[in-house]
Amino acid sequence: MTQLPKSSYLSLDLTVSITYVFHVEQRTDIQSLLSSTASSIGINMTADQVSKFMIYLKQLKEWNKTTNLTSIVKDEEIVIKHFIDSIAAIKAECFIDGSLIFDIGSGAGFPGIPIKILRPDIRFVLIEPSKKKSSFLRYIIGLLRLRGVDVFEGSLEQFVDSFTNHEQANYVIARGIKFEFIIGLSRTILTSNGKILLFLSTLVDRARLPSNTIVENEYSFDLPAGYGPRVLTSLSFSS
Ligand SMILES: C[S@@+](CC[C@H](N)C(=O)[O-])C[C@H]1O[C@@H](n2cnc3c(N)ncnc32)[C@H](O)[C@@H]1O
Repeated sequence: MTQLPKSSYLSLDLTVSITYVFHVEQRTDIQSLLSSTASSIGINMTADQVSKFMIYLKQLKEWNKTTNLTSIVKDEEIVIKHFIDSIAAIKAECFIDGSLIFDIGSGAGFPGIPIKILRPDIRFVLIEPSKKKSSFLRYIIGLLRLRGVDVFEGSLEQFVDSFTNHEQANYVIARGIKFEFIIGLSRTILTSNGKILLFLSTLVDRARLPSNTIVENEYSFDLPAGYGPRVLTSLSFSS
């Protein structure tokens, strides 16, 4: 075997060290963006939770190369627009321990999976008609070892039609889907005091709400780094 001169060993060592340091610093940057932004809205994450979010981010980007899961692909945007936006629900709503939540049109798992990472006691059904997105949801649930999360591969209409004998939910949550559609179909799948939590960018137009709905709470905040205003609106039914 050809012996490298001593100076080459040194430069190889340096290259390896620089690559290693760069890699570690990159990971640390995005991890600290997540944990510091979460703590700025009053949510403190454990190291295990941060590491689950990092696995989720990596898989989201990996699957997105071949499957159209999300148009948001940059690390910072995934952290702020998907993760932080989703977990803000924990500040907006005091979810009852052991609640059952239906996440309608969950897509790549938002907001259901980030909430589940922080609140393992909450049970979820993620409702998603796209076969590819549902496959991703099942994969990531398995990889993160999340217990008590089911995927319903179908539309909300199909879920409502097949609802007999299913436990009613304490909450229906939805982001990125027309709220009139969600409200119209949610009554029968919610408990009598169940709530709908909507992720909106403006205050809800009350004129567009059915007369049997009550606005329980509106939690307004600005996503960090200029990513825009959010209003988490919870509704209940009066009858
Ligand atoms: C704009 S995406 C939002 C995805 C995710 N909630 C988010 O915030 O990133 C809307 C999602 O709703 C799903 N969807 C469309 N029609 C639906 C229906 N009738 N019932 C349930 N989900 C539906 C789509 O497949 C898509 O994944």
